[in-house]
Amino acid sequence: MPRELRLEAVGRRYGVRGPWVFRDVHLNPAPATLTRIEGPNGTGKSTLLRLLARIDAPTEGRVTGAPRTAYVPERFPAALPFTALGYLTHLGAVHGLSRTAAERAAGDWLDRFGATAHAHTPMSRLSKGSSQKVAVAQALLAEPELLVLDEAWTGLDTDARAELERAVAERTAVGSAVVFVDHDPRRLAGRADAEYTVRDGTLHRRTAAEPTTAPNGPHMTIEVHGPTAPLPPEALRLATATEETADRTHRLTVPASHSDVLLRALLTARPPWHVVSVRQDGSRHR
Ligand SMILES: Nc1ncnc2c1ncn2[C@@H]1O[C@H](COP(=O)(O)OP(=O)(O)OP(=O)(O)O)[C@@H](O)[C@H]1O
Repeated sequence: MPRELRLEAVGRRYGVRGPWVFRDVHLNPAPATLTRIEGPNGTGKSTLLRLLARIDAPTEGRVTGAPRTAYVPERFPAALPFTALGYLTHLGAVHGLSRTAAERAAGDWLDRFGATAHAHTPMSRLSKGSSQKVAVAQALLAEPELLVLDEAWTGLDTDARAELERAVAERTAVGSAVVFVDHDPRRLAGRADAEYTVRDGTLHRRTAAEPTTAPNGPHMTIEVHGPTAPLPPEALRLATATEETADRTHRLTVPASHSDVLLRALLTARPPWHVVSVRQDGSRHR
């Protein structure tokens, strides 16, 4: 069986006569890519991630491929009869590490997430934030080929959030596929290779013409003058509208939450773009 995971014409509903959460979903998270899934509350993002992690099965359609998969669920079961280190060491051993190697890897991940002080705390007594660090560490410890993150940043402190972003970049750099859901549109903004929205009972690939953020939020209009090169692809992906107003001068519209990332993409492009003006347009509604 190929290792790459593929969802083909997948549908899921709960109960024989329950409403379909979604149908006709096709998704193939390619190796070395980052995929973002977004969508309004209750549209089926967590359901889709559970299918990707293969801890749930579709009602119709096919799921093929068997990558080594790790999953951070939206709610991590905290009341496990282990200490944090004991739990991670146990999981490391389950993933085939020797006990010594598992304990070392577990300690390293706790250290990276700033949770070493809680290594010997029973899981049931960990704070929500520390428990989330263990949830994330258990997934990364597995060195998965497919990493599935359901709101994994929620509850983490600033340093741990940044560390998780780094860990995601490391996974894709070594060839893993990473799929994530996060309520914050700034999370890994501009870094996803593919973005999808679950809505109207199916999965839509997001195009550059659709915003990733709340469509009614404030937008910025950024005017830029460029070298001869076309707009950087990252800028095209983030902008909800672009217009060439003069030779090599473009007016870009972007959700305010993404403007920093867009500006960075333009200023760090090679050769860099000249930012002529930045203007907030709070009245823009799509
Ligand atoms: N185990 C279950 N049994 C019955 N219905 C379920 C179950 N899990 C999810 N649902 C229903 O399926 C739909 C999609 O839920 P899901 O949690 O996948 O959405 P979501 O987009 O992740 O939501 P949120 O953004 O609020 O986390 C909802 O109507 C939910 O009530």
